[in-house]
Order: sequence, then C-alpha cells, then structure tokens
Amino acid sequence: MKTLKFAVLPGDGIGPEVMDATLAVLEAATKPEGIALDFTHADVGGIAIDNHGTALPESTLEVCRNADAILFGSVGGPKWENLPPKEQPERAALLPIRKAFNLFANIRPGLLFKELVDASPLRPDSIPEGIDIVCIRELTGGIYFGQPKQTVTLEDGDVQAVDTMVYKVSEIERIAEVAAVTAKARSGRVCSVDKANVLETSVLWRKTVVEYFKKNHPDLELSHLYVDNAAQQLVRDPNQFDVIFTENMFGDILSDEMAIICGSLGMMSSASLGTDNNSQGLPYGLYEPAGGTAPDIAGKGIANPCAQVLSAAMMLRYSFGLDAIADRLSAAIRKAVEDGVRTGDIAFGKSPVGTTVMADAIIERL
Ligand SMILES: NC(=O)c1ccc[n+]([C@@H]2O[C@H](COP(=O)([O-])OP(=O)(O)OC[C@H]3O[C@@H](n4cnc5c(N)ncnc54)[C@H](O)[C@@H]3O)[C@@H](O)[C@H]2O)c1
Ligand SMILES: CC(C)[C@H](C(=O)O)[C@@H](O)C(=O)O
Ligand SMILES: [Mg+2]
Repeated sequence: MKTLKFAVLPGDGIGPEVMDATLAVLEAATKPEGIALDFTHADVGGIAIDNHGTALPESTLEVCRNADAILFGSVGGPKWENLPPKEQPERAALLPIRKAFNLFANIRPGLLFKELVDASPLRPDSIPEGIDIVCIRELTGGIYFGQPKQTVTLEDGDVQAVDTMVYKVSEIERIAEVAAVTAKARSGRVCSVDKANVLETSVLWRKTVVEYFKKNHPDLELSHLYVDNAAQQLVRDPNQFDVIFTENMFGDILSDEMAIICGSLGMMSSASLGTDNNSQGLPYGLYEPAGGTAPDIAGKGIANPCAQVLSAAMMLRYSFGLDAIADRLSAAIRKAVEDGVRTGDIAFGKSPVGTTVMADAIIERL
C-alpha cells in the first residue's frame, strides 16, 4: 500500500480548524485509492511559544526532516503581538522554516471558478469565465532576509530602522527557471514584476531575467511591469496575465490582491518548493494557505477550509505525484460552491455554512 508521510503543522488561529477539516477530506480522497496517510502533528508559531517556549522547536524541525512534505496552517495573532518582534511567530517560525528547507519558490494559483464569479469584488462582466492566473513569488531572499535588519538609536537621539533588500543573480535565475517551467505548462506567457525605475535590486532582477530568458527560454513570451502598474492591471483585467513572477515582498502583496479578486483569501493555496527532493524522488515542499490566522473569525468554526484543502491538493501533486486525486479535490470544491455550499467569506447572498459542513460537502462530491 502506498503511504504518504507528511508533517502536519496547524499553527494558530483558524489554522487548527481548517487543518482538521482538510485531514478529513484528504483521508476520504485517498483511502478508496488504497493510499494510507502517515502524518505527524507538531507545534509551530504561537502555540509552540506557549508549549515549548520557542516558535520553531527543534522537535518540530525533526518531524519535518523525517517527512516527505509539510502541510502548514498559519501562524501569529494578537496573543503574541507584544513579544519582541524577532520572537513573534511570523519571524521566528515561518521565515526560518522556509529558509531551513531552502523553499525559494512560492507558487500561488489565482483561481476563480466560473461558478464563483459573484464572490469577486470585480465586475462579473470583466471576468465572465472566472480567473486562472498564477503568481510565482521568490520566497527566501529580498527585504525579508537581507542584512542589516535592525533598529538603532542615533547619536542625536533619533531612532532609525533599517531593512535591506538584497538579491544575487543566482537567486533571480533559479526563480526565473520556475516561472519559465510554469509558463511552459500553461500559455507560455510570463510577466516579470519589479521596480526597476527605482531599486537597484530590481535593475539587477530585470537584466538577469531578460538575459536568462533570451538564453534559456527564447520561445516564451516575456513582458515586464513595474509593481505599481501591475497592482492596478490585476484589478483592471486579471486575465491579461498568465504567469506573474516577482520578488518576495511584491509577491506577498500582489498575491493577497490576487486572492481577493478570486473571491477570498480562504480560497488561495500555495506550494513552497526548494532544491531538495523527498524520499519519493519528488520535490520536498511546504504547503500552506496564502492567508493568515484570521483572528477576526478564529474559534467560531466558520473559516473557509478550501485554501487548506487546495494546499493539500498541491502537496499530492508536487510531493507525491498524485495528480488525479489533486484534480478530484479541486473538482469537488468547484462542485460544492456551484451547488451553493459556501462559507461566509464567499457566500454573497447564499446562506453561509461552517468549516465542517463545507468539508463534508467536498467529501460528498469527491
Ligand atoms: N502563512 C501564515 O502563517 C500567515 C499569512 C498571513 C498572515 N499571517 C498572520 O496572521 C495574523 C492575521 O493577519 P491578517 O489579519 O493581516 O491576515 P489574514 O490573512 O489572517 O486575514 C485577512 C482577512 O482574510 C480573512 N480570511 C483569511 N483566511 C480566511 C479563511 N480561510 N476563511 C475566511 N476568511 C479568511 C480574515 O477573516 C480577514 O478578514 C497575523 O499575525 C499575520 O502575521 C500568517
Ligand atoms: C506572515 C508573513 C510572514 C507571510 C509573508 O509575508 O510571507 C504571509 O503574509 C504570507 O503571505 O505567507
Ligand atoms: Mg502574505
């Protein structure tokens, strides 16, 4: 019997709620195929601070190292916001785990099912067929990790904070390759987003991307946009894009924008892949919703589990090679929303259901 060995890190806020629902869906999707799930829970983020005194315990890293993939919820929330910034869950758990496994390529699909067009804030006539684009975000470089990163008191008593945006050619080339491979499997169109009219890192980004595509992927259609223009083009006409690829912080911001034009953060999944393969000979990856712990709705049982389920589907696809089951999961979600089963974030006129009812509806349609 094929066994899928993965780490389950639910984290904080809605993380455990949508994770429980997702594991039930995953079990229902794999069991009939004779596939067993071998997953191990571990604490990460605020819950790990509470239970172990640190946001990313060594024991959690060990669970991840012994697995073929990580299914991650989300971390952070009001309870830990008053800790020193470097000890907070986002900076002390999420960024280090991405770095620890060298997960430099973050893939975020912006998928709005035709059946869900009414949940988008965009005019329905501007997206009659829904939206199908993807953001490839560089995840282990840029201003998130560059040094120095500090706050200092100056001689005159003023206080100054510094973040540093750094990119090397090698880092830009490897994410360009991911964008190119993604585009080849789709329409062949790639738009690289930067701020080359202002930032040195973006000047290097654009030059490197142009040269890399010219040399390695001359068949692909490459375009460039400044990030401010890209932000408004996404709202004006999202389907003019196919693959958007960009550096870490621009990707963070643009992907939230993509999520909301696709209905909700509760619908946006992500895969973070690196340089290592797992014991299956497939990419080791971390799979998590693009959104966060949603403190405004946490604990109420009303969070949308679809982003977490779709993240699990990405795990099946990339880290376990189970494309057919991944497709079935996506189709079951599509059918459920088509049938009007929707959590509050995507309900718009329909009467909203809770997290477990949404998960059960997906299971019924597998
Ligand atoms: N990957 C992660 O772990 C991650 C990602 C983003 C934010 N965060 C953290 O989460 C906390 C809250 O951040 P925030 O409020 O800025 O962003 P958020 O993504 O948690 O929430 C933004 C809005 O989207 C809604 N939302 C998000 N996911 C949803 C879902 N599955 N179903 C229904 N609605 C959903 C929320 O209710 C909220 O209104 C912060 O501590 C932040 O740092 C963590
Ligand atoms: C929580 C935060 C560190 C994280 C990021 O900025 O990468 C989140 O917003 C995301 O998009 O995954
Ligand atoms: Mg974000």
